[in-house]
Formats: sequence, C-alpha cells, structure tokens
Amino acid sequence: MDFLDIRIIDIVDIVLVAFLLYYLYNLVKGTVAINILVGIIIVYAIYVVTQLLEMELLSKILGGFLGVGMFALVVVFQPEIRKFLLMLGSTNFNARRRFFKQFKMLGKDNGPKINIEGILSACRKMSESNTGALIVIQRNNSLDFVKNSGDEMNLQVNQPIIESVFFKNSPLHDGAMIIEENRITATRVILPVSNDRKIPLRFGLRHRAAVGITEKTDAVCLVVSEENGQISYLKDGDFVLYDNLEELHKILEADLS
Ligand SMILES: Nc1ncnc2c1ncn2[C@@H]1O[C@H](COP(=O)(O)OP(=O)(O)OP(=O)(O)O)[C@@H](O)[C@H]1O
Repeated sequence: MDFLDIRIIDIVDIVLVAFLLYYLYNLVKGTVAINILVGIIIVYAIYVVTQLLEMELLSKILGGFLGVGMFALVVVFQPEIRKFLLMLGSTNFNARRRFFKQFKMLGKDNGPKINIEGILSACRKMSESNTGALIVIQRNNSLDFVKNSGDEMNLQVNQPIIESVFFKNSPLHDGAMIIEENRITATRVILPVSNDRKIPLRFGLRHRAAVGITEKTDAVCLVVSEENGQISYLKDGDFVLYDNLEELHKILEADLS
C-alpha cells in the first residue's frame, strides 16, 4: 500500500505540475500551437498502442519520430517557450517587489497608483467622438515581449495625453498603448491576436488583440470602438461586463491595487 503514503512534497509536486500545465495551456490557448500539441499527443497515444500490441515496425518508426521530435518541439514551440520563460521570470520579480512594498506601507492600503480617473475620462471622450483606442495596463507579467514592436515612450498618464495619442490624425494612433505603473511606456504596439472562435464576429482585430494579450498575460485592457464608441474592458481573455463608468472605475481600482 505504498502508493497511499502521500507526503507533503508529493502534494507540492502535484500543485507545481498543475501550475505549470495551466501556464502552458494559457500560452497555447487560441493559437495554432494547441493543434500541434494535440497532434503530438495523438502520435504518442498511437505509439503506446503499437507498443502494447507489439507491432514492431510501426512502433519503431513512431519511436524514432518521437525521439527526433523532442528537438523539433523546441523549434516549433520556440515563441511559446520564450514567452513562457519571460512570463515566469517577470512574475517572480514583480511578485517579490509587491511583497516588499506591502511591508513598506505597514499595512496601509493606498489603492492603485495609476490615474484611473484620467484613463476613463479619456475613454469617455474618445467614445463620444468614436475614436478607436486600445490601452493595455500591465499588472504582474512583463509586457516587454510586445513592447519591442512599438515605440518606447515615457509619459505620465493623463487624459489629454491619451486622447492626443489616439487622435485620428496622430502618427501614434495605430496599435496599442502600454501603461506601466502610472506611465505610458509604449505606443503603436502590435499585440498577439487571439484566434478564439468564441469571439463574436462583430469584433475586429482591435478587440481580438485585446483578448490575445489578456489571455497570454495578466494585463487588463480597455478598448474604445471606432465603429460605435463602445468601451470594453478585458481581463483573462474575456470581456468583463459593467453597467456604467462608475462601476468600471471600481472594477479597475480593485484589479489594479
Ligand atoms: N494586433 C494588433 N495589435 C494592436 N492593435 C491592433 C492590432 N490589430 C489591429 N489593431 C488596431 O485596430 C485597428 C483596426 O481595428 P478593427 O476595425 O479591425 O477592429 P475592431 O475590433 O472592429 O474595432 P472597431 O470597433 O474600433 O472598428 C487598427 O487600425 C489598429 O490600430
């Protein structure tokens, strides 16, 4: 009955594997990588069956394929492996920083440092004038892997600046804006677009990009539709529903503190 001897370290082991699988699933969710992963699992399942049935020829061919496949995997999943390591590294770093910050504040909760009021006022104004906008607010995971695709900035967040960036004739209006702490750190950023088939067809690339970045990282996104002025809030790859801007303010305050 050895298998019933569950030690604490076994539980830790299982939790860590679950955590790892969850991270991996988040990375490949909605991308072509998930189809490749399913393909590999199918080949492996057939290999196991051929071994059980002692079908030597097929089992040897599949065994050889799977052996070389390990190197092929690193090549095929190179972007995912890179993002995974980036996410893991940055999460630890920021989590550590937050942990120490809590001690500094001696238990006092000063709320989020980001100018939520300014961001939402800009969104409201842009919504009234049907100005398209895509704002990504970084939380724990680093967004460096997408920031490289745009222009680096270092501007304090406030309503007029956000509006002028997304103003239709501005050279910076295309793509996404990245906000870290209370600073705009990049504009014209190209985000990974989600292939999730559950996203309604009325949503175009701007909204798909917001779904993409929020399903791959823990960032939150605000999107103002150029078509109908609607303001959408996205978190964890999903649209978060709210009744009015006051409620959205409260949700953002909770998510960013
Ligand atoms: N991958 C991307 N990363 C960042 N921004 C993007 C990306 N793809 C598109 N965009 C932005 O979205 C704009 C086009 O949006 P599109 O009309 O396809 O989106 P939409 O979701 O229908 O939004 P809207 O309701 O505003 O029309 C582009 O001009 C660009 O600024």
